[in-house]
Amino acid sequence: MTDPKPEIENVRVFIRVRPLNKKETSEDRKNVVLVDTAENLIVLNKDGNGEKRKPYKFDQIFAESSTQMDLYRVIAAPIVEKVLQGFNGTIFAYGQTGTGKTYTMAGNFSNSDSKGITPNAFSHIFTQISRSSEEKSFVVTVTYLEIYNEEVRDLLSANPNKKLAIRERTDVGVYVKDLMGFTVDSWKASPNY
Ligand SMILES: Nc1ncnc2c1ncn2[C@@H]1O[C@H](COP(=O)(O)OP(=O)(O)OP(=O)(O)O)[C@@H](O)[C@H]1O
Repeated sequence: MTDPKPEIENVRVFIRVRPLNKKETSEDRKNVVLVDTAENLIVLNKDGNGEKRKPYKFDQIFAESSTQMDLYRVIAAPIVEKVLQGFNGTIFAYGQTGTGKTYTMAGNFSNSDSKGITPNAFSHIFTQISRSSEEKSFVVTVTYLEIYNEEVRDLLSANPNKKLAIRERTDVGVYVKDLMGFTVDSWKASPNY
């Protein structure tokens, strides 16, 4: 007997194409990324040679017109729902400099249309906790670290310049020594999600 298909795959990979910025437009640069959102295919039209174009397929491609909330609903909301049920979840942004990782993950916290995955996840988590039955209890803890040039720093520490060590223990696995964790019980920004 085969296992039932999981509700969401364990690993999903998405592409977001960002619009050309003002500088790129003023330099008359052209978008070389062709997106087929129906088939979730992406093609780099670099050479302009149709025969050489190779399509790449992903779980979903977000075209440049997609909104922060379009991404949140598809990418993050199912993971946050699973986390609230007690599963682990990770959302990871990858791309070369200037491609929109910070915009997608953080965005602009003070503008509701530009809020990225992180502030929308905070709203989502605390909204769901406030609606849950009293028999359930939740503990929300936050840590915030930077890995840059293979050096780890704690961005919530009073001393964020201090380099931290990566350690491993059989009971907890890989961890960052002395990383600060704070328990939080609310999120003050207006909810978006
Ligand atoms: N989907 C988008 N819509 C509008 N503007 C965007 C979008 N994605 C990125 N931008 C803008 O493009 C610029 C570069 O984006 P961002 O800083 O998020 O890139 P990054 O991948 O985090 O770069 P780095 O690795 O250098 O930190 C920013 O000005 C950002 O506001």
